[in-house]
Amino acid sequence: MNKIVLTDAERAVVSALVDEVFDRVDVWDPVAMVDEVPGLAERLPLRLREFLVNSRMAEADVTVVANLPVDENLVPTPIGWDLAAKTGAGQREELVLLLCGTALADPFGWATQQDGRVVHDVCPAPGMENSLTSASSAAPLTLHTEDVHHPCRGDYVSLFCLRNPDAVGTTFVRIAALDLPAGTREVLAQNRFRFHPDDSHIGAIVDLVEGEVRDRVFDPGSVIFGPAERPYLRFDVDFMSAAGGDTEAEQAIQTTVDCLARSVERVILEPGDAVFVDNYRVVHGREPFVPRYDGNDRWLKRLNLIRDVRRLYAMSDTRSRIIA
Ligand SMILES: O=C(O)CCC(=O)C(=O)O
Ligand SMILES: [Fe+2]
Repeated sequence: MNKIVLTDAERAVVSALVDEVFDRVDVWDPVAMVDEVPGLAERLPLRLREFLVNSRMAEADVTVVANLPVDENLVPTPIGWDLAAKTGAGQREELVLLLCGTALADPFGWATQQDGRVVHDVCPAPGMENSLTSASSAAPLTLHTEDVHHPCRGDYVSLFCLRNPDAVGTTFVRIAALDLPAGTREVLAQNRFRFHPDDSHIGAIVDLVEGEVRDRVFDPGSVIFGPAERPYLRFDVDFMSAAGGDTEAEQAIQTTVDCLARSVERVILEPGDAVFVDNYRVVHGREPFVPRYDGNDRWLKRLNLIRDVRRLYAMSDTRSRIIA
């Protein structure tokens, strides 16, 4: 894990930059701000910018920036992302994440997720406790590639922690740590898999049977791809399937699940910590926890980042950062 801890003086520089923006912006709209943010990010502390750029060039698996500013008067944790959106909760923190994120890659969002917002809220929501979405709590969030179904999925998923009172761990497995049998690796590198949209894109909530996921649209591909000496990974057992009747591919999925379970690492995000997970090199998830719904729940801001936003423009023939 590649980690930097900002000094208090460095944190104050970030905080002053955020104050300056909020002093002049009437209505906070991250999508409207996104083109301006990289220019502003040039004014982040040099040590932080160097750290993030070096992390990008090294394709670091997991990058953590600690001691970022979180508002002393932070509002209570909203009960679900839709309330956060409606009330504008945690806007300063959205800018903090955008500033750091743009030093690594380009922000984008999904029309199908959280109303097309570019910065998401990750907090538990009533009725979603056992769902396969980030609003879950009682059920663990299975290790996954973010938005596994899509060819333009993020190069990074980033999470900025505002609250985590029960020290709930974000789990991850680095492909470099995965000890896969050679035969399995060979199957995983072949185009024998189907990747389906997850429930956050579909609007489904709980208890999907496997057959239903299989019936969804899919993007075909391999699990392992890219440079043999430094491969990439695409995996989410809940939202992938083997092509019909391909029992060898099905077995490879199961073997991978078993291997993943043996290689899990975790990071406990504290308020002020932002983590940037390389979505090509690492799968991530979350440990279960008991939700409180009293304003003190765990609360993260989430931002998807792609290394070149023109990939989206070229795919959609639209100059939009929000994938329809
Ligand atoms: O809550 C976490 O730590 C991770 C959640 C997650 O996987 C996500 O929001 O994409
Ligand atoms: Fe995720």
